[in-house]
Amino acid sequence: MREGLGEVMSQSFQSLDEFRQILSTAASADLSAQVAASARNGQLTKPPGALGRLEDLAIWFASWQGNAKPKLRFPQVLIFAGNHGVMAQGVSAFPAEVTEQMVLNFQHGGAAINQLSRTFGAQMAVHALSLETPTADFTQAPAMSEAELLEALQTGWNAVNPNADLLITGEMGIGNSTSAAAICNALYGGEAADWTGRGTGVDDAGLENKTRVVAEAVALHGGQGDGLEMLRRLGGRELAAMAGAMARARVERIPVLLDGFICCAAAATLKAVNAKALDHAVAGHVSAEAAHGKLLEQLGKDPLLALGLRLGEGSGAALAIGVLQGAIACHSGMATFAEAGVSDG
Ligand SMILES: O=C(O)c1ccc[n+]([C@@H]2O[C@H](COP(=O)([O-])O)[C@@H](O)[C@H]2O)c1
Ligand SMILES: Cc1cc2nc[nH]c2cc1C
Repeated sequence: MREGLGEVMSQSFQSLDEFRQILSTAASADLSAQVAASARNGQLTKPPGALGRLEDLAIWFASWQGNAKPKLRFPQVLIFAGNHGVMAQGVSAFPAEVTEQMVLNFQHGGAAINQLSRTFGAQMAVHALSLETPTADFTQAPAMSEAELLEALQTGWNAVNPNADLLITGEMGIGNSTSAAAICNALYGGEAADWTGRGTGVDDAGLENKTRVVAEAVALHGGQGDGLEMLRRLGGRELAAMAGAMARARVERIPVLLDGFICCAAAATLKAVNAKALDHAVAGHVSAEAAHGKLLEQLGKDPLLALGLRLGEGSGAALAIGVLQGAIACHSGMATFAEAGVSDG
């Protein structure tokens, strides 16, 4: 059970090296709960494997909750917003002021993620990160200083409720699909065009320009450090806050549903620091952003949903809460063959 692990495990960090250290020493899932949940799954009143991926999903969730009959009571959705200096290069179909306008919309309950959070019983909060101070244009200089990266990581870390039993991180940041593409290209190589998509909907000329921007950024920053350094040079405050929140969840053993391309690019920087950093995370969906499927392959994650969403905000992951709720309800609520007096095969 998670009770009793609290104090030591929720330690904060004062430097980037301390963050790396905490990420690398985080405890893994509870193996005995995993074994017990697998055994229970084998006794439930259904043909073996008949609930398909729901079975693996429930066992994964049980292992991170440390409970062979887990419950999902308190999903938390955290939305982080940031502004991007790379907008000076004309990389989005929308103007930068939309980031702040959408923050107000989240606060007033008018965005898609407000409706989806309410529908699936999640508590939602929005954190705007220094919107008045965009990151630097990363075709010219690192997006953030070390102090700015540290502060954004801490904002994400501190936003997580340690009593939550599921975490989703969503984002809002006009220009951030360029940032995510640059991070992927820097981490995984290939051509800039392999990782650059249309984001909010740039036209063909816009896509060509965006691809040039990604190529220039990677030529300047690629190979200059580890995943966290790529997050500093090519990321944004909202990506860093998502990374901080996902790292906190890893340390607290809170399972995570990953959202779209930008969320997964932030997650990828953690995995580049430590191969086990995303063991607590399942891909909620594959978005319509061109490179998201390829990014999920790099992360070794098979998405639960493929609905053509390309919104961000945590929306695809929030929809996947419903699938997870179904998996857990079956796993924890079904009768065994012995209990129901049903003959097994
Ligand atoms: O989640 C995704 O896969 C996704 C794909 C395309 C766009 N978005 C959202 O659109 C914004 C980024 O698009 P852009 O064109 O401004 O870089 C940002 O606010 C994201 O939340 C999100
Ligand atoms: C309107 C709008 C809403 C969004 N939500 C997440 N990214 C977004 C981008 C735009 C442009």
